[in-house]
Parts: sequence; structure tokens; C-alpha cells
Amino acid sequence: MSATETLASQARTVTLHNGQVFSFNSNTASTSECIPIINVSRIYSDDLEERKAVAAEIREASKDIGFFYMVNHGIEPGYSEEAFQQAKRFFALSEEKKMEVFTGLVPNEYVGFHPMKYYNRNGWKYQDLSEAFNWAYDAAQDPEAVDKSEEPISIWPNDLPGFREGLYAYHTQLLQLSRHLTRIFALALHLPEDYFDEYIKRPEAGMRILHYPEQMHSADEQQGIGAHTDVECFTIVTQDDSGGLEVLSKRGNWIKADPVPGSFVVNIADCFMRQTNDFFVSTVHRVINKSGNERYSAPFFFGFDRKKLLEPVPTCVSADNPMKYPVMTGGEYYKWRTNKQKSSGVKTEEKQVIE
Ligand SMILES: O=C(O)CCC(=O)C(=O)O
Ligand SMILES: [Fe+2]
Repeated sequence: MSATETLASQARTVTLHNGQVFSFNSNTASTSECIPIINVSRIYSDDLEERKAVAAEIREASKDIGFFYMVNHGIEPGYSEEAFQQAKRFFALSEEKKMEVFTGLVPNEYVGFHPMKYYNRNGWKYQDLSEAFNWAYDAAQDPEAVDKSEEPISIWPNDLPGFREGLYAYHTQLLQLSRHLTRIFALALHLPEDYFDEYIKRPEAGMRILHYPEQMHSADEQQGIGAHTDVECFTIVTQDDSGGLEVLSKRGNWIKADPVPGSFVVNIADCFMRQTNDFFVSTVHRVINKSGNERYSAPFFFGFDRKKLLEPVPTCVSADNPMKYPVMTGGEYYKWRTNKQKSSGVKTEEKQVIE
């Protein structure tokens, strides 16, 4: 995500937080290239061949476009409905109340609230038109936690009963689904199914709710969330039926990730791209809400244990294809990226946030 954006004839170039530079041909999204829809009910099958078959589909999607829809994932719709209700309650609070859990109160961690028009991820004319509340992994909410005594790091509004509970109920469902999915990603990389198990006993598992009002400025001047890649291994996005999520294809075209009822959108993120030595693609995406509705979404960001090294996946490196990235711990990488994200196009004077 980032910083420098130049407009030269029709092509635009953007430098991301991870250092990558990309450009796109036109700023208008279409549905000309498609994002695969994968029926993942087979991830729960007792038959290894069935699990390998779904892994093969996920492998193709992860290396070609880095995005896919997941249907038949097994999570009851009541969990996301409750999370969206809680999101609406929270975002309807006064600015003053929401700022009591301002993200700036917790340095180095991506938790708490950031207000509307706070960031400007690509340096567009107007600040990004979204507000968010983020929360982190909490061992007390993880049925498989190894250390239940670990101190939670998130901050919560103190008089919004049911908010934390409603969000964690959904978070826990997604956490368990992600552990399942990680085993399928191991198969997709032609590794033993349990290859990453040690990395996800204490996973990185942050989540956020986002609110995007309809934007009136053109897509050339403003975005809901500017073009970026995600940080961890993969993200599971729940979106409402407004639409507005767009994905940049390898050919440099913006593709609409239109809502598919009952689905999640899954995207590969930077840690998986690094560990797979670019075999999996961490694809640039953004949101522009021109739907006429208030848009809400809830991305869940799943990654490996902060203490573990982000070592190359053995099936993705060889003498001819050496590791392209320096190896560091997940914790070192997350901290670096979190601090970049939390300062992305932030205006110095709080007042300027309101345009
Ligand atoms: O709102 C969405 O659909 C996606 C949000 C997103 O990309 C993010 O929070 O990283
Ligand atoms: Fe994202």
C-alpha cells in the first residue's frame, strides 16, 4: 500500500508497503476475468483423495489470481449476521465514544478504531472513505489455545454489551476454519497435511469490521480502502451485498469481486507469498463503494506464530529457484508492516480528517 502514485496518461503506478511497485491500465473495474468459486465442503471429508482434490483447485487459484470464493464452508450464517449487527451498533456511536478505543493508543499492534478519512493508502486526492475497528487473537477465545493465560492485547468500548462477545463468536468460527484450511494449503503445496501445524498452534489471527459510506467523489480521486496487499498468510473476507471489492489481475485489470451469497472471499497475503517464494500470489485489492448503500465487511487475517521464522516452503525453492526474501520471524514482519499501515497517509492535524 502506499505512498507514491503517479498519473501518466491513463496508466497509474503505485508503490505498496511491501516495496512492490505495480501499475494498472485503466481505473475502471470489470467482470471480464473471473475469480473462481470453490466448493470447500470436501475439506471436511475423511477421504484424503477428496481433500487433495479441493487442494488442487485451491492451488490453481492461489498461484494464478490469489483470490477465490469459498462456498459450503460450514459456518452458520447467524455468526456473520450477528457480527454485522454489532458493527452497525459500533459505527453508529459518536466519534468521541469511538475515539476512546483509538488505534493510536496501542503502538505496534493493529487493534482499536481508526476514524473515517484517517488513512490515504495511495496518496489519492481525498482520504480513504472508511472507518474500522480491529481486534486480535485472544487465547481465552480459542478452543485449541496452548497457553490460556496469555494476556489479550485488544481494546474494547466499555459500555457496549454483547459487542465483544458477538465479534469473538464469529472470530472463533473463522479461526477453526482457518486451521482446517491451512492443512489444505499444505496439501496444495504438495507437503504433508500437518506440515504447518506447529505454526498455527498460536496463530496470528486479527480481525476487523469496516464501514464504507457511499462515496461521492470519483474513483480517480478517492477510494474506500486504497490498493494494498494483506500482511499475513491468507485473509477470509465476509462482505455484505453492496459490492465494491476489486482485485488487480496479473494483466493489470481491476476485476470486481461481486458478492456471492453465503460465500467468503479468500485471498493470499504477503507472508504466504514470501514463504512460497512467489508461487502463491498476494494480489493487490481495494474497495470503492459506489453502490448507493452503506457497505460493511469483516475481513479475518490469518497468519503463522509470531515466534516462528517465515522459512521457505521446501517445495517452492531449489538450486535454480533460490529464496528471494530474507528470512525473519512472523513477529518482526508483522511489526514492520503494522507500523507502515498505521501511518499510511495520516494527516498530521486531526482536524483535517474531516473534509
Ligand atoms: O472490505 C473489504 O471487502 C476488504 C477490506 C480489505 O481489503 C482489508 O481490510 O484488508
Ligand atoms: Fe485487504
